[in-house]
Amino acid sequence: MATTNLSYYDKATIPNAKSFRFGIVVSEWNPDITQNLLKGAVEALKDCGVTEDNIVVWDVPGSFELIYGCKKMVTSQKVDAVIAIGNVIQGETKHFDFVCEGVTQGIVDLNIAHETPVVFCVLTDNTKQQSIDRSGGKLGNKGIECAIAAIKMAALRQF
Ligand SMILES: Nc1c(NC[C@H](O)[C@H](O)[C@H](O)CO)[nH]c(=O)[nH]c1=O
Ligand SMILES: CC(=O)[C@@H](O)COP(=O)(O)O
Repeated sequence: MATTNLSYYDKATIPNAKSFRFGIVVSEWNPDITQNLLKGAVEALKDCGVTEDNIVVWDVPGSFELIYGCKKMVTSQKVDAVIAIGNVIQGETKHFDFVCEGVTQGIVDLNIAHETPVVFCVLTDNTKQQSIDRSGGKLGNKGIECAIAAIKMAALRQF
């Protein structure tokens, strides 16, 4: 079943985020997509009370480099959660599979190894249109969904 709208959230169900600090690591591959995901994430964080100076944004070359970029964000910045933003689109070869598997497992490993949650905001799509639909198109913006997830995980981290 196709993704339902990724952008809806009920602020009444979201923890107060004004004291939280967030890191966002963004892949430069498919920048039209990843910049829309970033825009959605930042706008949602601010809508939930996060101040601009509490949002740290770093760029990395591709989704595979999100692993190292998020590790450095977690270990060198005082953040309550990290959002990893990328967009991998199937090409002619199996490279898509290895990039997707690599970044997925890498972010799993970071969540196990460290005390700062890393939220998986990586679109892994068969076509460009699928990516467009999920980064501010007809299915919403996964950046919004992941910003809300990051706030909830930052709150959970306090226990
Ligand atoms: N094809 C895509 C890539 N490929 C590049 C890798 O992520 C990585 O930067 C390279 O293998 C060097 O380590 N990356 C994406 O984010 N999206 C793609 O569609
Ligand atoms: C996911 C990728 O790295 C992919 O876009 C590269 O394209 P190709 O598989 O045609 O080399």
